[in-house]
Amino acid sequence: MTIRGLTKTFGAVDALKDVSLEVKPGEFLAVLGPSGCGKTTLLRMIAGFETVSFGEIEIEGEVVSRPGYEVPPNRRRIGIVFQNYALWPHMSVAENIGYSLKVAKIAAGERKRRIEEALSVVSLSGMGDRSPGSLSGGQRQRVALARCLVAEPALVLFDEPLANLDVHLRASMEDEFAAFHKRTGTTVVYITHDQTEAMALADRIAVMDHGRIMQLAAPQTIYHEPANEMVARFISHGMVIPVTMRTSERNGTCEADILGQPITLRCRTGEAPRSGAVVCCRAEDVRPAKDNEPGFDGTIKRVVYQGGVARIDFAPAAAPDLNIHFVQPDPQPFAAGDSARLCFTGGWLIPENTQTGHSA
Ligand SMILES: Nc1ncnc2c1ncn2[C@@H]1O[C@H](COP(=O)(O)OP(=O)(O)OP(=O)(O)O)[C@@H](O)[C@H]1O
Repeated sequence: MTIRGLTKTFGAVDALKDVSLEVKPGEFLAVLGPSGCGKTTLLRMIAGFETVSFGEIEIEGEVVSRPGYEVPPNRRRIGIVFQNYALWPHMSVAENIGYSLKVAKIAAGERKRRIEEALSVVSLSGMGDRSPGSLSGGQRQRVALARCLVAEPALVLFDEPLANLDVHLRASMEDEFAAFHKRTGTTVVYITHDQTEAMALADRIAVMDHGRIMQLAAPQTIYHEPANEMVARFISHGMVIPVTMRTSERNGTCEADILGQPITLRCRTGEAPRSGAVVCCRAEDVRPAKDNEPGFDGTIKRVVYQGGVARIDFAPAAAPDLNIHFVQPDPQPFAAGDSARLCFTGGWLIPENTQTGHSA
């Protein structure tokens, strides 16, 4: 699927602004972003429930949406898996799965064959005669996947399918979805506001904010090399800290000062000293400084025990408004109010003025 320059305007609101992306055949793409960023609008436009204001959507080489031209949803070869699976309780599992084929007037023999095949793909062979009510939550989700697969979609859209599930069922369904994707090789666009889900499942993640794609890259790249401050902060509560750059980039790193501490930072090719530079540091880039090691002083603000480790919030003396956080394994040496000396061990220099950061 290819999306080019997609914009959606509702009155004065631009729900989507100039969104372009390509999903490769068989790829699992997660679209991740905070509430109101435009995820649902994007999904509804791909599915054909919403007209486009500008731009176009192409599925398997065919333009399905452009201003003034919309292929109807039922002719887009798209399967959608919602949060609420909405299986029909009065129909058997097989009837639920085969419903769309019946509507499409596919002959009974062919229908049966495709239902069997779909049941087998989701590991429910032999359960076609059961009623949905007799299945576990996980099995019902698999029926919903089979129902979507049986129509042989070019693309499956997942719309926050795990929202509101408890943490254990969520983890097991993540495994189900990963296995489903591996077995079928289906192209997937998975909408979520949950970054752990996106990280666990996706080949690539599109991070959205205010209707735009902020970064489209592999989960590791999104985490280690955020394209801008929004992605840095949104993913795993990255710390964004001002730095003074001392050297230009060489072999992917540059020298800088952070809170008075000299440090080697990872950075993009061609970076040169500039004013207003900021770095993204992760909790694992911070630790207590050893004696005589360069670092910075400050005060422990909070110790939140998490079982085996604690998350520690720290205010540097030189910049008390900056919240530095790190993780300390047991036994806990710190309590709120203690003075401490910390150091950074690394970080990623956030590229200058990058609105978006597309990479393969
Ligand atoms: N039918 C509509 N009419 C007017 N504004 C809309 C309409 N649909 C969406 N919007 C606006 O477009 C923006 C994007 O909404 P959208 O529902 O796509 O966000 P989202 O990322 O899916 O949010 P959430 O995670 O909360 O569902 C929001 O500002 C929303 O208020």
